[in-house]
Amino acid sequence: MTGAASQSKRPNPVPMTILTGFLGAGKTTLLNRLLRDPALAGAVVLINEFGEIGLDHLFVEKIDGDMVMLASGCVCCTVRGDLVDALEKLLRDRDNGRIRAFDRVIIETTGLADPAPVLHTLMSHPYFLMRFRLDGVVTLVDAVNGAATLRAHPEALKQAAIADRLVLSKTDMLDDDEKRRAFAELTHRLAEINPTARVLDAIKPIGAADLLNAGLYDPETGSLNIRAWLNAEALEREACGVCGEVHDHDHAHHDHDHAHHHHGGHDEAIRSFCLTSAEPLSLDACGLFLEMLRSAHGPNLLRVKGLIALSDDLERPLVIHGVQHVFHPPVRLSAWPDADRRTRIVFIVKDLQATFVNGLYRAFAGQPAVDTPDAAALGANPLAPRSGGLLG
Ligand SMILES: Nc1nc2c(ncn2[C@@H]2O[C@H](COP(=O)(O)OP(=O)(O)OP(=O)(O)O)[C@@H](O)[C@H]2O)c(=O)[nH]1
Repeated sequence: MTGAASQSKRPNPVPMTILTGFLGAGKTTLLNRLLRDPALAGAVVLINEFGEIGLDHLFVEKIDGDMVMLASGCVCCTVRGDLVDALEKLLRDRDNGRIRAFDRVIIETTGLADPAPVLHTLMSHPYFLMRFRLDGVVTLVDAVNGAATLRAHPEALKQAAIADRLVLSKTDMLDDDEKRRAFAELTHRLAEINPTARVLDAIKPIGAADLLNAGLYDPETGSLNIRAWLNAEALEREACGVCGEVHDHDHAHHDHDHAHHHHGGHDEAIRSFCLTSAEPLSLDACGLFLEMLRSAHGPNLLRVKGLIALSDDLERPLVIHGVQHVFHPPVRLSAWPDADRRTRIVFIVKDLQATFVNGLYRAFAGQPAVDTPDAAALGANPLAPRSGGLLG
């Protein structure tokens, strides 16, 4: 068979949703609700334990020890050990006809897990990149305990920071002033950490359609849904005119030393901002910019999503998507998604200043700010990463 013929037989990448949230946040409760939704009849759900999710009333058929078919048609599968092994087995079973073709995968992570390694697996595994496409991250947050959990547990902060959808559970339990205060603190904090995520209330009717298709690809139109995916507008509305950093209204009076002191003893280090620039980058400069960010500040880049204008062909921007040091292979678009031709990159970061990232971009765009190195100086640094990295 020729390469082209074998390529044409390759199934379309299957969308994949990550369902995360801290211990007891309500992941299983939400999943149990979703599994009845006919929109998920063709889905496979990867969970930790069958017992946890109380499948008895939905169960119809055991496929093998780790896999059951539910009344809705959805397949439920427990992950023992390694996620990579479980996904490889899933693809083998599908390709060999042991299970029917599925049109979506949902992975429920354990409550204590940092979800970033799951995303890394999907973004960097060469075979999974062909067979799956990351649709989105849905994070459950407990309305009553969420504020305290975010304060005490860095994993919970990360789960909220990388979400495309934030689902607030237990909003029916806000029955006294103390709980309502905690909830107000939580919603304020979530808006600081991740203003681009869509926030939903779990006690309202939530269906698969509200949570799925949060990614780049729009299955309705078959096109890339960049604006909704990026949701840069949520940040641009709030961006500070002086430093480009995002502040909520309480902090509009900040000084410009970028020491943003929040009240209430929060972990202030997580913040989000949108880098916006009318200046394109050359391919080399773009490779260096991303590689420098990734290699020097990878652990601090909780999530980076963006569209970069490239000077070699101004009509064809580059889509980037990274979680910490791992970036999905960048995708060159055939055209801009709208009339806005500016580079727009949404950053959710820990301990990293917007001024630093903006300055780095300006240096590579040939517009170094006063007292900052230009691209030649940055590139001449023998410790700097070589160009080409992320862009091959
Ligand atoms: N009142 C109320 N209770 C809820 C809601 N969502 C979940 N719960 C309850 O909270 C508890 C924990 O919910 P789970 O769905 O098991 O949470 P989980 O995130 O899967 O928990 P782990 O698997 O332990 O991490 C259960 O007793 C649920 O019934 C909600 O919206 N309102």
